Amino acid sequence: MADKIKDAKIIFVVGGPGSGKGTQCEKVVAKYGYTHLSSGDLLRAEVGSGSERGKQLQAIMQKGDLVPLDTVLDMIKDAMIAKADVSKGFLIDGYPREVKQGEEFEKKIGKPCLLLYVDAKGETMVKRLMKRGETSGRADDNEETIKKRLDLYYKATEPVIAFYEGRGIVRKVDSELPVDEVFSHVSKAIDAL
Ligand SMILES: Nc1ncnc2c1ncn2[C@H]1C[C@H](O)[C@@H](COP(=O)(O)OP(=O)(O)OP(=O)(O)O)O1
Ligand SMILES: Nc1ncnc2c1ncn2[C@H]1C[C@H](O)[C@@H](COP(=O)(O)O)O1
Ligand SMILES: [Mg+2]
Repeated sequence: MADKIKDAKIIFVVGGPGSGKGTQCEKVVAKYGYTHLSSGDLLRAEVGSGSERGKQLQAIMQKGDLVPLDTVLDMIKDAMIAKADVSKGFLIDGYPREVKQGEEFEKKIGKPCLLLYVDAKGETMVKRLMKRGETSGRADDNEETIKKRLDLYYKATEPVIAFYEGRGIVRKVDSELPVDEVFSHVSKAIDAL
């Protein structure tokens, strides 16, 4: 089954919490027809199912911690296999969160051709998430958990960007700009593939 996805076009979308990853991915889907897989969305769907595993995940996510690597990687892999026959390419949003996740993904699935780095200032991300929290219903869009997520991003996820910079596949977009301007830079990065 994994053979079906080994030659797929894979883009990792990485950035801090609230930087605008999901917002840009939606626009890529509309323009390029890629398949958007957000690890956070996959995990929230499992929580929403009410399963025993979902309950354990909810407790972890509510604290702003990372869920175990195998859990999230298996979910992404299954979702990719399900779309393999129809997908023009995959946007893997919110993964890898740490270097080890990238290494395991490459062993079990394949190599990314691009890492899209959606960059915004810490204070901007906090403001956006507090605003989003007014309507999102996300249990982790609150001041305490946002701080934890941000700290973890700087500690665990920023090294991922350095790791892929070494391979020359990182394209950084300035997500302080208005959404459509950010997207014009995202489009350039994708058009260059
Ligand atoms: N360039 C932008 N300018 C202003 N607001 C933006 C911009 N991009 C996104 N937003 C808004 C939309 C949302 O309400 C909020 C967070 O964006 P979103 O795309 O959900 O971030 P994200 O997917 O990186 O966060 P998370 O990691 O928490 O899932 O900020
Ligand atoms: N790749 C991931 N590894 C571990 N945990 C993850 C991953 N993606 C999402 N999660 C958990 C932990 C996050 O705080 C929440 C929300 O993710 P988000 O990308 O902000 O929707 O889910
Ligand atoms: Mg998101």
